[in-house]
Amino acid sequence: MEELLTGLNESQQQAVMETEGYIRVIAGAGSGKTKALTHRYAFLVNALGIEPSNILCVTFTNKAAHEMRRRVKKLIGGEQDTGFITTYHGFCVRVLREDIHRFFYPKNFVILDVEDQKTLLREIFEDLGLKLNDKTFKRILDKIGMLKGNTHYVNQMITRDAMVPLDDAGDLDSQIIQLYLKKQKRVFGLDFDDLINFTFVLFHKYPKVLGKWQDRLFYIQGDEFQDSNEKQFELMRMLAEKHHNLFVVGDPDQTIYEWRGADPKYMVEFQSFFPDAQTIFLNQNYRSTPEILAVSNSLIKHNVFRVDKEMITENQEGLKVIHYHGKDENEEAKWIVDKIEDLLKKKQASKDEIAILYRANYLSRFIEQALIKENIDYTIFGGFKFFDRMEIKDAIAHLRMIAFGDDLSFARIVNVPKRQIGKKRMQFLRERAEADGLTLYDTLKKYVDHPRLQRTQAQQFIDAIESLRSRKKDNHVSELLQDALQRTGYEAYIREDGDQERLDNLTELLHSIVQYEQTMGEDIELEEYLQMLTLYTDNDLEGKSNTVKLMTIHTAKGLEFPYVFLVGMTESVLPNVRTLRDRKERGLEEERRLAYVGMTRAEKELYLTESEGYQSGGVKKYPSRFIFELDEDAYQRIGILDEELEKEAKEYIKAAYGTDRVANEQGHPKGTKVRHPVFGEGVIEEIDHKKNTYLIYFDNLKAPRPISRNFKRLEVIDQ
Ligand SMILES: Nc1ncnc2c1ncn2[C@@H]1O[C@H](COP(=O)(O)OP(=O)(O)OP(=O)(O)O)[C@@H](O)[C@H]1O
Repeated sequence: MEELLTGLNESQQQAVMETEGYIRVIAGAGSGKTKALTHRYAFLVNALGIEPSNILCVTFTNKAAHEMRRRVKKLIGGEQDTGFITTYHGFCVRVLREDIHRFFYPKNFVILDVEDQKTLLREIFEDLGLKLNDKTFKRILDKIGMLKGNTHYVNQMITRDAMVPLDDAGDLDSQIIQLYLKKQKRVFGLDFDDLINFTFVLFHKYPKVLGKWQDRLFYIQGDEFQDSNEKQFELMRMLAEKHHNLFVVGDPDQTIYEWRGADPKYMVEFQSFFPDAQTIFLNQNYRSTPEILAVSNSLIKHNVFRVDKEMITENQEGLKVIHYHGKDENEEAKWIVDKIEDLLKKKQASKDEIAILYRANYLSRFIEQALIKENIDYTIFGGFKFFDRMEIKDAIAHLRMIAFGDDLSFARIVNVPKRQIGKKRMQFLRERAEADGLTLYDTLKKYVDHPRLQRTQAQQFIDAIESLRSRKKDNHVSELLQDALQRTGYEAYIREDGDQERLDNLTELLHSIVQYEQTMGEDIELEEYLQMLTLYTDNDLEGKSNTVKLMTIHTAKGLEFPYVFLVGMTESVLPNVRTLRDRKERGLEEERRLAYVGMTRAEKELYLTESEGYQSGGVKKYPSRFIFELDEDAYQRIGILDEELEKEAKEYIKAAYGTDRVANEQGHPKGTKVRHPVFGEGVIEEIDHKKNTYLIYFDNLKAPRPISRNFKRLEVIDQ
């Protein structure tokens, strides 16, 4: 038992030894929450003699569950069964395997992933004589997701008889969804939403089944609890209702998945769900220098909806955090690369110890180009290199078609978007090209009226390419690309697909060409540009192990690196302008948490960088508001940010989604007595942060009224 506690600090020890009741551990960044969680599990087994089959420990990803099991086994011995260290879905599968027969499903039901869902939908579309493209697929999947947002539909699926449609007079989409549910039932397939929904319904319909699990699970632990959504929380709550031992660990300051349903309130307001709950704070950080912590703390303090905690560390002092401000993107990239070379040479750092983080994937482009130029090996974590991304390769293939008309580019884009030139017609073109000694494109031109090419859009494709070729001499490369993407319908095709990231990447490519044209100072030829580009596209780094890591902040969550560059810290990039527009104050707080997660990945040195210039839409670039929010004494600025620009930036920020407005919207706490000009006096009962409203009980009204938090004429009588 002793050995389970040695090496842990006092709060970690407390978290390990407090085994009874409802306990929430607010564990800050780098405070060793995984250590606390695994040691607690081992403590229950080794010191208290609890069987692992009586302990449920849930995580969000299979990877996290696997890592947790590995670490626990090291502490308790390999032969013990740790099957209840699992994901939410994994747990539901266990429950359903035992009792799903009550719903007339076999124990060995099938779990459907997205690919399986697509296969089922494709069959339905074929049966109905309809075409399934990516956009329709997404739309139907979204609608299915919406239907499965609650559990009503489950009743329809678990009857012994054939399914009775929910409503048979629906539109085409509803009919497709009904057919999908039927098919699902026929193959006894459950998707991820079903797993949790079926479990809920099972527990509600058969309290005995719930009771069985409640009896079994004496101790329940939840990791990364700040990312729980309503159903996950509810499941944990239900399971803990008998023994009342629920232990959750998380960091509300690291919630970055609110946009997909996570709600930090389950962590922040834990006490209101379980009034006897205890709270333990793990606020000693083992990862970062005091300088890095000071800067990160000074940022996250600006969030209102949080549990206040200040991280401390006993780690040795290090270098001051640096904010680099460049005059343009090239200067920013150059500075980063120079710094990296310094770290590699002067500090003998290895490339593996360096991470470059950014808010959105498209931002990798300017860094990648600078790294390639300086021959620094890098890897993109959890994604593709910029010039390897599908849409970028397609776009460049358009340019190559204009310049060279080569077969590779032709084959890549002739049927994207669909022009009815599929495998068979391509085969025909290949044979003819071989026989006539022509390129595929010239073959297409020659045989465009051939019966084999009828009912295709070959002529439109040729017209587009020819018209672009004729303008090649008089147009900039950037104009040619823009026209090409429009005339060939490629941009519309990507837009229709609805993948914002792909659109952002295309815009970034255009933006980079415009910049290249500007820096070259003279008109560059298309061929010249394409030649320059091969420098970036022919780069083969596969299989290299010691590389600088590039990734989005989302991907970096949970990881740590000695040297971290958080780049592209431009207002409207971080915080992201779309998030601010859609989710206002909540969105702003989530973006701030993202910046915080990024900063707290750093162990020894942290660099925040951004630069002047223009964004792709022609919008002037300003430093992120998060830079201005940092404690000025806590970092050092390199590069000159002139006063005028700073003033402009602050005005821009105010207008965009200003700090003033956010301050206003902090509004009044629950319980405040207010006077409304029409409804009279009342009390704020609830605050709905998502809808940005107060729920107010007015003395003169029977039912409560939602009133906007922005409503200026609400007068406070008493707090
Ligand atoms: N008591 C301790 N003494 C020394 N080192 C510790 C202690 N607890 C944790 N650590 C170390 O601190 C680092 C951070 O721990 P860990 O990754 O578990 O943090 P975390 O809370 O999950 O962080 P984050 O939420 O920011 O990802 C690890 O390198 C871990 O080994």
